[in-house]
Amino acid sequence: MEKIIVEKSAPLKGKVRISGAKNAVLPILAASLLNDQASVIEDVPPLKDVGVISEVLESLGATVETLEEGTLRITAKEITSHEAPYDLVRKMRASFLVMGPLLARCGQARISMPGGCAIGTRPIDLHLKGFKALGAEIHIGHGFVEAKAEKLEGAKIYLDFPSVGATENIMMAAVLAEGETIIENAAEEPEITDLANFLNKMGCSVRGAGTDTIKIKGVKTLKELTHRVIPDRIEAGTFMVAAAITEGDVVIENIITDHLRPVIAKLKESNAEVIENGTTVRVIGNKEKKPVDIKTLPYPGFPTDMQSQFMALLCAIKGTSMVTETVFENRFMHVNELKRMGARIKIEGRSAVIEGGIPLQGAQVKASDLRAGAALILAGLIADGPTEIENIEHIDRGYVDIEKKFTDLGANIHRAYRPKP
Ligand SMILES: CC(=O)N[C@H]1[C@@H](OP(=O)(O)OP(=O)(O)OC[C@H]2O[C@@H](n3ccc(=O)[nH]c3=O)[C@H](O)[C@@H]2O)O[C@H](CO)[C@@H](O)[C@@H]1O
Ligand SMILES: C=C(OP(=O)(O)O)C(=O)O
Repeated sequence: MEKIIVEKSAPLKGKVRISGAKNAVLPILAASLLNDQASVIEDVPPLKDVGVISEVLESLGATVETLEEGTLRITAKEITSHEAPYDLVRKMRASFLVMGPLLARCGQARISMPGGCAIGTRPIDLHLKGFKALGAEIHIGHGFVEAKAEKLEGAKIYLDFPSVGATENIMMAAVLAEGETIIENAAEEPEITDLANFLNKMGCSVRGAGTDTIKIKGVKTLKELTHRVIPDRIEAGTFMVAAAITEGDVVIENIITDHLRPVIAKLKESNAEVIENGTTVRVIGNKEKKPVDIKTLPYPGFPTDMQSQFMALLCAIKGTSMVTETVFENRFMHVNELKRMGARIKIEGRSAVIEGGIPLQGAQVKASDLRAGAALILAGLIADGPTEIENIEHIDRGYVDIEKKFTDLGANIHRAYRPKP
């Protein structure tokens, strides 16, 4: 079994290039199932999750070819199966995103129920509410969700919560439906806009992505396209926090600064210097840091996927900070691991109160999800003695070449095998 070992490091210095966004490429790959022509996707990050969704696409009849490093061509000339099995869906919840495209293209889909994970129960009721409104019949049984529709028709769908996955799945189901679909209280995340741009290049008609009302007009034919995935704002944010926590000076390249507004604002509030320059941002950490309060919210609020990394930073800041998680009901699994490293954190309902400034100590810890894993790496960079992180398969789901990117900035980090007991 592999683990990542991090040791106290000098202030990080240098440049790091951000990869294509995991949360943008996964729905885009799912959407390529809609198209009987080729979809060429550039800046695809070589992540475990991309491998899983590629397997799902192939199991449904699509061909997935690597044209050059980072460029995939997906051709779904024919869909030969409409079932996504448990083995693939349990590896990655985002596999459920093939339901919308399958329903649109074949009028039926049978997908294993995704189930919960370390950050929450993660129901799919809003996805199903949308499919039903478009005319699908839904049956749940034997661990599968089955959807069938003779014909999908446009509808007005109000989402009780601006769910990212539900917005994406419903958008993809609606693009070939008859008439107009309006999604109200839609998620506004940049990954939704990227998916809409991809769909529009394919010949779909999606308007309003990036706002809370998305309008989709059904079309009949689609075409070949090429699309470049947006940069990963969460990977970027992770390296920005790395610069701040180590009091370093790091230039983060290939980003869209507008996608990072809440992260930039909170870093500045903590007294880090943040200099924006086109598609790069430079973060200079400061010795005198200030505590900050954070509340996660749907975009454009502070992203839940940056919550644990920020908590690692707050552990290093003298004074009391508070983190409130409102998006997922159970996203504090990293707290106990940070406490094993000496952090003083108290959970009170949906909030964590951090008494920062107490020196951290390296320890054996476990990554419960990918961002929790990233937070433990960040904490390890300033802790005394080695931090050994287990369950790093979570980290590999969402970070490209993480040790190499950190090592290039001067961090003391490496991957090792843990001998079986
Ligand atoms: C692959 C991907 O893009 N993952 C991201 C996506 O996950 P995902 O799309 O799963 O997140 P959602 O926005 O759907 O979930 C947000 C909240 O809505 C709830 N909910 C969701 C759907 C539903 O049908 N019913 C329901 O109650 C969830 O349990 C959760 O509490 O957005 C999250 C929120 O920004 C991010 O943390 C994830 O990194
Ligand atoms: C929670 C995340 O991803 P997923 O929805 O794929 O579990 C994440 O990227 O932090």
